[in-house]
Amino acid sequence: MNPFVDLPSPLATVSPVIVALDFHDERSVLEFISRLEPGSCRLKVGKELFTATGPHLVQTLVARGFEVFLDLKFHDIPNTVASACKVAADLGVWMVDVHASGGRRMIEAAREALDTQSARPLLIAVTVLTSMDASDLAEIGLSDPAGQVSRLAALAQSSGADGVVCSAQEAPLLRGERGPAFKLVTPGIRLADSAADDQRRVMTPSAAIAAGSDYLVIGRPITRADEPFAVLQRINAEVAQARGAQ
Ligand SMILES: O=C(O)c1cc(=O)[nH]c(=O)n1[C@@H]1O[C@H](COP(=O)(O)O)[C@@H](O)[C@H]1O
Repeated sequence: MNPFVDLPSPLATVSPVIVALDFHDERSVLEFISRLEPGSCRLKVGKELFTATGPHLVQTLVARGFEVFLDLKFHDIPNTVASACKVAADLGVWMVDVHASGGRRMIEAAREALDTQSARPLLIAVTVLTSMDASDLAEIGLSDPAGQVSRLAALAQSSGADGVVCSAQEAPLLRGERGPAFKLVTPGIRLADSAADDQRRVMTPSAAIAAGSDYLVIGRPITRADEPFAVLQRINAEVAQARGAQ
């Protein structure tokens, strides 16, 4: 039995916010999470933190009751990605991701490897990075973001992914095309008054929920705020209100 996928979605009871722990040392993370309740958000460990601290910290976060998205965006030959996903699942994480552009056989191999696990993490495929706009895509020979996101999401779903990472701007399109159960994980979330930084396809938390996002990945607007926990609280209140209005 798969505790993450077969049980009722925790979305009804906990925040859709996934805080991106883009720190480079364990001390900052432990300090940060010491002020967090697992119900107030999920946590994302990405390339910076994982490279600096390794799997031990991931296990610590899991042991403290947090649902952890291990965001290493695997993109390699099918055998390598499948093996990496299996090792990630052994850490007890809630979600892992691969690049959808790795193709059908890579995503299928990842899903098959995860299906052998007693507690299978959600498998999410990254479509087009939220830091990219139409001009970035044109330079690598691709057309508009929405069209590319739509194609990659269809490929991801038919290859066994549980959902995709996309911008909230594409959420209404994908919700219509991929149905209600397909998870839409949306970074590029910015408060009305926060800087876009390197993000290009952005949206506010409440607009993202209204657009159909399941999970909001938020890093700097929370972690670099003067009062991160007040900002998280404000976002949680805002998204609860947006959900209530749906
Ligand atoms: O896979 C991701 O999480 C991801 C995909 C994407 O398209 N865009 C994106 O920003 N992310 C991640 O989401 C986080 C966004 O952080 P902030 O821009 O600081 O809110 C970072 O950790 C990124 O690595």
